Amino acid sequence: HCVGIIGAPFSKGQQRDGVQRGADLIRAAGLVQKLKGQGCVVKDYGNLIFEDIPNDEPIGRLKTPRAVGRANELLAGAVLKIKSDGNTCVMLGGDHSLAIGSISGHAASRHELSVLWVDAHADINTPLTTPTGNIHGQPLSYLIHELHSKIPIIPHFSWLKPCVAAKDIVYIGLRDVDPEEHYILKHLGIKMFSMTEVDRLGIAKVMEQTCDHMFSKVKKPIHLSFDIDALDPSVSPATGTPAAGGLTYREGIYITEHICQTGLLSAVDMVEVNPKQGKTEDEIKSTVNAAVDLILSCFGRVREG
Ligand SMILES: CN[C@](CCCC[B-](O)(O)O)(CCN1CCCCC1)C(=O)O
Ligand SMILES: [Mn+2]
Ligand SMILES: [Mn+2]
Ligand SMILES: [Mn+2]
Repeated sequence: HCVGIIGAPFSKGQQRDGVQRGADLIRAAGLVQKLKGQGCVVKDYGNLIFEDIPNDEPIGRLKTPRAVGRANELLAGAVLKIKSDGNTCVMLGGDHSLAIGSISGHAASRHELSVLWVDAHADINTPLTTPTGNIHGQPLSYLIHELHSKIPIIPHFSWLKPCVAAKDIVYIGLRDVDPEEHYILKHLGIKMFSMTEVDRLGIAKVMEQTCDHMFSKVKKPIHLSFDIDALDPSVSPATGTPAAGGLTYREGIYITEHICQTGLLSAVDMVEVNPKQGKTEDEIKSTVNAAVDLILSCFGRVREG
C-alpha cells in the first residue's frame, strides 16, 4: 500500500476547541512508523495551514461558513494532489466538515466513488434543516447530487460542486439522527446500517451487505469517512458529540479489515478526535489508539498476525 497522509487541523465546523489537535496526536501515537512497519510506503504531506478569516459572521444559522468553505477548498486541492501522486489518501481531522473537501478532492481524481460513512450521526443536515448551524453535521448535503437544489449560495463555497450519488452512499453506526435528516435519508433511499441493524445482523453480515450494495453495479473506488464517535464512548470518549450504544473496538476493526480486503479503498477520513473532550489521559489515549488501529487495519494489519 502507498499511503499519503494529510493533516487538517481544523475545528470551525463545530463549537468545541481541541479537535484541531487530532491530526498531530494521531501522528504522535506512531501512525507513520506503524504503517511503515507493516510494509506500507508512506508519504506524510504535513498539515494544511488555515488562515484566519476575519468577520466570518453567521449566514442564516451557518456558523463560520467562510472559514469552512475556504478550508475545504484547500483540502480538496491537497487530496487531489495526493491521489495524483498515486497514493491512498489518509486525511486526519479536525472536524467532520472536512469531508466536504476530502470527498471533493477525491472525486476530482477518481470521479465516481462509493462512500462508506461510519458515524453515530448522518451528517446530512442542509443549511436550512441544521438544528445547530454546525457544518460538521451537514457535509454530505453539499456533496450529494440529489440535494443540490437545497443548498443556497454561500461565500467561499462557489468552488464546490456535488459529486456523489445518493445510491453510492452507505452508512454504518447511526444512532443519533435528527428528524429532518431521517426524512432526507428515507426520501433519497440511502442505504443505512444503524446500530439496530448492527445488533440484528452482526457486523459480518453488515459488511457483506454493504459490499453487495456498493458493488451491485460497477465497482468504484471507496471513500471511507470514519467519525471516531461511531465507536462506543467506552472506547473513544475524547470526541465532541459522543452517543451511547456505539460500535465496539472489534466491530470497528472488522469494518476496516473488511474494506481493506476489497482492494478498492482509495481514501480515508479519520475525524473528530478531540483531546479536550477526554476527562483523563487514558481516555485520550484510548481514543487516539483506536483511531490509529483503525487506520492500520485499512492498510493490511490483521489480528491473526
Ligand atoms: C445529529 N446532528 C447534530 C450533530 C452533528 C454531529 C456531527 B459529527 O460530525 O460529529 O457526526 C446534533 C443536533 N442535535 C444536538 C443536540 C440537540 C438535538 C439536535 C447537528 O449538529 O446537526
Ligand atoms: Mn458523529
Ligand atoms: Mn450551484
Ligand atoms: Mn460525523
